[in-house]
Amino acid sequence: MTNPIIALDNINVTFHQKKRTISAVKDVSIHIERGDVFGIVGYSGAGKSTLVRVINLLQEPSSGSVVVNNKTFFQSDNETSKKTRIATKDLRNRRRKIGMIFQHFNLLNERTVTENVAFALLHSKLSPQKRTEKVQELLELVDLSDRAEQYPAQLSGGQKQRVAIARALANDPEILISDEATSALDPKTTNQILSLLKKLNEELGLTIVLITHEMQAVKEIANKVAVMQDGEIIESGSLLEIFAQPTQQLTKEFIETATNIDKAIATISAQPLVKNLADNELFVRLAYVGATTDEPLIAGLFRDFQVTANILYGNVEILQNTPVGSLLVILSGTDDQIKAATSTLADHHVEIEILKGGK
Ligand SMILES: Nc1ncnc2c1ncn2[C@@H]1O[C@H](COP(=O)(O)OP(=O)(O)OP(=O)(O)O)[C@@H](O)[C@H]1O
Repeated sequence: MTNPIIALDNINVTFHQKKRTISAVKDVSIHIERGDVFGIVGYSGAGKSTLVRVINLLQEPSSGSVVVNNKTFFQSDNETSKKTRIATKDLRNRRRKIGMIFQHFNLLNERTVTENVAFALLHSKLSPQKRTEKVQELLELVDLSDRAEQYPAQLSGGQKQRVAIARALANDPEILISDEATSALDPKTTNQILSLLKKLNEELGLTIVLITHEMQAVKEIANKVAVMQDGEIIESGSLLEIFAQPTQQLTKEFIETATNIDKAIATISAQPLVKNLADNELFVRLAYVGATTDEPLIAGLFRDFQVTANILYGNVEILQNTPVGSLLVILSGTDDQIKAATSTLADHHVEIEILKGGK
């Protein structure tokens, strides 16, 4: 039996405006295990922020159940039925164990880095001396000790986000919610912040909920992924499952932007070899995960079936210590030979997508 640290079940969030009803979140259930880095991916307006704000009841759902760390924060069967809510004081204390970071950092501009982090300890029971030590420790953790007395305006975007992370960690949270925290940063700084989040996940056992519209960010650090569209989770699973076998068109789009395979297909399709594909040739994409890559499958195509494989492009990434590859290949041979070869590839869990050729 698993015991999720965050269990959202059948969550609905409906906003009633004058003449309009907006269903921002529709019957969403997600269970996040302790120590997960759980990526929630979707375009703007999909409902990601609304959904994660439900975790600490910054947004109360219209119905559903919210359980965090085995404590029921909210429960209601439907919009009109009785609502059970956690007591306000209890919620206030428990919210301190759920840190949040945002795209625009939300720092206090008139306060120094130290003061910004200390601000989160306003309600803490620590002595002044311990507070000072705690802030120093946090700044060390995010590698900003040398900036302690500077003001936000003197910092780069990445440094500002580090201050925000230190502040979010001030009350030793078990959960960190990152709402588009890297969206305003350049790719290099994004990677540095993602590495820091991964380190916090590994070293402190911090559970991270990572909301983003960039699959690249999810790919770097998440172990689980949910894809959100129009208020619904349309697909979810482990990072590997989602990357290896996406079933939804939107998921495929997100993955393609993260692997650049769409650009490679476009470039290579324009090359004479593919443009002038012979009758006995097929232009295919082979996709595989894990162990398959250790086997000389491509070499075996000629040895066993006399099918030649001309590899035009290859991309192999290591996701969660497992190779995940995509090859763009021209296969040449008779219909029967190619059929036998592709059926063997499929037996070895290589996914084959015909991009051009064949009947
Ligand atoms: N307080 C509110 N009142 C009315 N509508 C709202 C409110 N908050 C969000 N919405 C609507 O709910 C939908 C989901 O918004 P949400 O901000 O959760 O999406 P998102 O996926 O996080 O996108 P973004 O990254 O742009 O914030 C949108 O249509 C939005 O306009």
